[in-house]
Amino acid sequence: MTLAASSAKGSAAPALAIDVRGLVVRYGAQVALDGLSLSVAAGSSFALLGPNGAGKSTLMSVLSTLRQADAGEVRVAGHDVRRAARAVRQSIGMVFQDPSLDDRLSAEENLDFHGRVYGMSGRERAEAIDRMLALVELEDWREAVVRSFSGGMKRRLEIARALMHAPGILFLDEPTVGLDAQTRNKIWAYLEAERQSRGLTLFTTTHYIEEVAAADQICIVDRGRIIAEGSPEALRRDLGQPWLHITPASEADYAALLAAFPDARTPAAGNLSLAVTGEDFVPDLLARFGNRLSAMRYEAPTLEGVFLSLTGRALRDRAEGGREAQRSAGRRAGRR
Ligand SMILES: Nc1ncnc2c1ncn2[C@@H]1O[C@H](COP(=O)(O)OP(=O)(O)OP(=O)(O)O)[C@@H](O)[C@H]1O
Repeated sequence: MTLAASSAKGSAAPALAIDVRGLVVRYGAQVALDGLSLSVAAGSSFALLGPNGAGKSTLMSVLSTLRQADAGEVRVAGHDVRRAARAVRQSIGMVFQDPSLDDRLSAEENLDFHGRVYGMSGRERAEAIDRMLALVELEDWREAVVRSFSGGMKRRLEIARALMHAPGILFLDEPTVGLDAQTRNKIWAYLEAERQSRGLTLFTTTHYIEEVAAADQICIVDRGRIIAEGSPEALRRDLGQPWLHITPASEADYAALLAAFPDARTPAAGNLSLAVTGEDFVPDLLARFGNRLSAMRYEAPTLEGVFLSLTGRALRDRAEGGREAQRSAGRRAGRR
């Protein structure tokens, strides 16, 4: 497998599934990716975040050979995306935002067709179909026409299809948007099983915080540049803001605290939220105002808070926004 390419040089660092250096992509005068560099360790789970228009889809399309870079070096599974596009395509699987199954065909026929496109022999296809339908728990639906599937079943089948040719890297563009929590959990369990059993690398865009938090590595992009990257713990620790939510004991205490902390937020009547600015903040507050508080709650830094402070937008804006609403409307219409 070509993932060995970087370790073959004798480096002690883990092999890289994806290595991007100085990537520039323009649409006319519009710069979509502005010298972006990132790397993804083989076998890891990587989450790409960013507000609308940040450049996520553009990056995905370069990594999957669908679009050419204007400048920069991009290696996927050890292959240069420009010089070895075919080898890259063989090494990756894609789960797109919008459904791309043929819903007139059965589950099995959809998988078989994909296997043929990837040049798999009849025997390889038969084995892979069995394994994949078992992975996503659709064995009993093997011969059912996809049109009869729920949204969650279709998504599971799309994942099975993307994994048919045993790619080393799976790109997932908002794979669980619009699905209920139980189906989202199932899908992540299948993906994790593949990662654990054969070192599949997961490269995901998502707006669900619990999916972001489960990644090994997070990269936040905005306006075509990386604005933060690291493990969930590191981002929370280095960029997160802890808060102290307090309820002053009386109106006079409220006024005194607001005077002492003029930057305090006032989330609800009678309550104040204070940004914790250092290790001494809470002890100092208690020493000065401890007897003037009736309640106090400490809120540890969150990834949502990190994303909001870096981009000025909430991570969930998009997941609960237009595109999802459109999809649910479409699903509702489809059920009638
Ligand atoms: N075909 C295109 N022609 C012109 N500009 C484009 C085109 N596709 C994307 N852009 C611009 O490039 C920038 C990056 O867009 P891209 O779709 O990659 O962002 P994104 O992070 O995937 O956004 P979203 O979350 O909305 O899908 C945006 O400013 C966008 O307007």
